[in-house]
Amino acid sequence: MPVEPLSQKEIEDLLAELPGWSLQGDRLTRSYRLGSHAAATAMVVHIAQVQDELDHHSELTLGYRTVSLSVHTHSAGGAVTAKDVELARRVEELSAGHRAH
Ligand SMILES: C[C@H](O)[C@H](O)[C@H]1CNC2=NC(N)=NC(=O)C2=N1
Repeated sequence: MPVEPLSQKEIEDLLAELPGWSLQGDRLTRSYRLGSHAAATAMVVHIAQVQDELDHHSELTLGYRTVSLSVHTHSAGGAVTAKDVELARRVEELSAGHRAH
C-alpha cells in the first residue's frame, strides 16, 4: 500500500513528541552527540539494523562523536510520511541506551 505524504500540520504535531528532531526542507533530521567514536559507531550499527527491520533507510552520517540522520520517503516523491516518523521514534528509543543526546 502506498504511504501518503503528511501535511505540514501533521508533521508539526508529530515533531512536538520528538524533541531534537526538526523538519529541514523536506526531511526529518536530528544529530546526536556521544561519549566516544566507538559509541557513535555502535549506535550507527544499531540504527542500521532497525532501518533494515523497518525497510526504511535514512541518510546516516558518522562523525567523530556524532551521529546524524536525515530521512524522507523516496516512494512518496521525497515527502515526509509516517514511515519517517516511525523511524525517528525508534531511533529516539534506542538513543537512550547509547547515552546519546
Ligand atoms: C524496496 C524497498 O522496500 C524500498 O526501496 C524502500 C527501502 N528504504 C526506503 N527508505 C526510504 N527512506 N524511503 C523509501 O521509499 C524506501 N523504500
